[in-house]
Amino acid sequence: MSNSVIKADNIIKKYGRNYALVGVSVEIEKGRIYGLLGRNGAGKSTLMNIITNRVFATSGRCTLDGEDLLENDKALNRIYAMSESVTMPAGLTFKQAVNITADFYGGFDKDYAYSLAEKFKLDPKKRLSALSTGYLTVSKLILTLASGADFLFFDEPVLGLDANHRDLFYRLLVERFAETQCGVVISTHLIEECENLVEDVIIIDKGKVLAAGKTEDILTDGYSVTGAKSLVCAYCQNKEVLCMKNIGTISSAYLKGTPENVPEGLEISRPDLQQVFINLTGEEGEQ
Ligand SMILES: Nc1ncnc2c1ncn2[C@@H]1O[C@H](COP(=O)(O)OP(=O)(O)OP(=O)(O)O)[C@@H](O)[C@H]1O
Repeated sequence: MSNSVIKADNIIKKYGRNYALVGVSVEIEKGRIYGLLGRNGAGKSTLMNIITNRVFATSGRCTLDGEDLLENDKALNRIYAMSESVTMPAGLTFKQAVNITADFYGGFDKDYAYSLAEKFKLDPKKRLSALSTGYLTVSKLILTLASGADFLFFDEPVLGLDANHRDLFYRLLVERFAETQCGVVISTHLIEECENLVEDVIIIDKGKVLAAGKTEDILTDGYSVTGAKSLVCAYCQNKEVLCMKNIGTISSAYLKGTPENVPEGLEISRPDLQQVFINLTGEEGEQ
């Protein structure tokens, strides 16, 4: 039997005259970890919010296993989205937040949630309003990991977390993924941190999908060539150049495909995910 899949088909979202998404189509399969990468304002949150019905698309359709997700509580219950913005009333304690989430998500694992709270040293009796930014994020991460949903969406999951907690989160996520084979989407700017984690990448920019596919395919589908400007320009003739940068007399071009007949004097390198992102979007992801 094939894995469950969320499909977003030709999603357009307009705010007034501005387009937040311009015909976005993506597939998210259960049992895979996706990195949703894009610069500020690229449309990442809008896409996740449309899939989960927090925002409605201007046009286009989202489905889960072929069923329309629009106002479909049963299907939506199979997705848990941790959002950057606070979604629980701040007056609640973490314990109350656990109980409320468990009421909505039948597969919620309270024991697991409390075991995670212990690992992060989060006191379940504390009110959410009394938590630091980092611990508020921790509380949301725990609710997401313990939700038991088939698909877990994380929007900037490590916001405000210190290095130890970030590391702990990534380890717990991998463990949970291995146990449950859920589908995971991580929307983040911290590309280097999640590079080894994400099997699939969706890069969006200005509301459009620039690249989507297996991380290794995306990494091997392009290369950088660096050297004297005249040599680089000559080499790039009749090739698909995705990005070109000049520093004085030296040029660096990012090309699609694999290198061939490279003349002497040019250096070839394979960019990592962060560099691919920069090359495609023309901007450095935040560190
Ligand atoms: N409620 C809204 N009203 C008007 N414009 C909006 C609204 N929400 C989002 N936008 C616009 O839609 C575009 C996409 O925003 P979105 O929040 O999806 O980007 P993002 O990739 O998640 O960005 P970030 O990484 O900064 O959170 C941006 O231009 C944003 O200003």
